[in-house]
Amino acid sequence: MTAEIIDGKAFAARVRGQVAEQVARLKADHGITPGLAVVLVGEDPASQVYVRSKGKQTVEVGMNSFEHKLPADVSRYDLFALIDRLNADPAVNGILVQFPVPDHLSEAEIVARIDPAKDVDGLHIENAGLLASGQKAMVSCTPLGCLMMLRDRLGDLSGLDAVVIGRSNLVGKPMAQLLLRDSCTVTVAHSRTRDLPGVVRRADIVVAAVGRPRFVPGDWIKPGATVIDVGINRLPHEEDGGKGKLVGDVDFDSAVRVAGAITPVPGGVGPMTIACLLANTLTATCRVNGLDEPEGLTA
Ligand SMILES: NC(=O)C1=CN([C@@H]2O[C@H](COP(=O)(O)OP(=O)(O)OC[C@H]3O[C@@H](n4cnc5c(N)ncnc54)[C@H](OP(=O)(O)O)[C@@H]3O)[C@@H](O)[C@H]2O)C=CC1
Ligand SMILES: Nc1nc(=O)c2c([nH]1)NC[C@@H]1CN(c3ccc(C(=O)N[C@@H](CCC(=O)O)C(=O)O)cc3)C=[N+]21
Repeated sequence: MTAEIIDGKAFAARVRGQVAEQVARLKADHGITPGLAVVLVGEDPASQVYVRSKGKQTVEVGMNSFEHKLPADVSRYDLFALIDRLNADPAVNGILVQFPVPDHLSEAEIVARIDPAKDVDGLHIENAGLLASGQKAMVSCTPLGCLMMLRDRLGDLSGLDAVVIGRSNLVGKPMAQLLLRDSCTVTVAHSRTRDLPGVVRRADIVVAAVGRPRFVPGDWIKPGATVIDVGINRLPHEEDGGKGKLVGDVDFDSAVRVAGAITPVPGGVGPMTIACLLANTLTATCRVNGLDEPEGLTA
């Protein structure tokens, strides 16, 4: 058996199409253009690529994109002054500070400074708390994109065994919350989990967000399971003949032979993350203006 390969790129293009439609309607009916601000501290090349492609896609769906590049040694004071300005700016509906940030800055402090209504990463404790208590929140883009793909493939998720490998605030924890809300039986695994292979073998749904290249081999996967690979790992150049190939946290070649469906890397979760960032910016814009939320684009 060979798994269905879930085309995240095509799925993301459809989501962006829906966002673009609604943005056009907001403009025509209400004269509102959503705006997304992305803040990049330092010059990490991978982050620069990612921020550039976000900016481009933001403009393509008809939103305003505001990019702020700050030097790696920016003071906490100057970064907070920028966040305060973005919080107060009515043209800005979403704010994303790209992580990681240099060591002299605290991610927790940065997140706490962002207006929860503009927190399109869903990291603010207000949003994390709302999600955990089953209320309307801004939900982190990556888990939101994973949920959309899972619902699309499986329909009703209730009663399914789901394993999330990883417990970060950005991916693992909100993913587990969303799956729980959809009535999965959720296990959250991490670096101290005993018998990870045994835990993964029980799962109908596996979400891998570990940050280790090809960490999950095919023989951990239950036949027919749906595998969502969040990992974005760039292999060192010498391992792939010079290109610095991107691989996920799942060993795709062995897993594809066992799973029922699997997301590839690249072309899986990554494009959905950016599409959901745009969807979240639209949602934030509708909420702040007291308008109906876009259908099918929220959790
Ligand atoms: N496609 C996309 O859009 C996105 C992709 N990513 C990618 O997803 C991956 C995860 O990101 P993120 O959640 O931010 O990463 P973090 O480094 O914050 O979290 C990694 C998690 O994996 C767990 N882990 C590490 N080693 C093991 C192990 N040997 N066995 C079991 N669990 C382990 C850690 O456990 P512990 O808590 O015990 O240390 C931790 O909870 C990365 O590759 C990242 O690049 C991230 C965001 C978006
Ligand atoms: N505050 C914050 N929020 C984030 O959501 C966040 C972050 N910081 N820091 C970094 C990680 C990583 N991340 C990715 C998103 C899209 C792709 C993506 O589009 N990937 C393409 C390939 C890109 C390529 O070729 O390099 C793909 O998988 O097909 C990758 C990685 C969001 N993150």
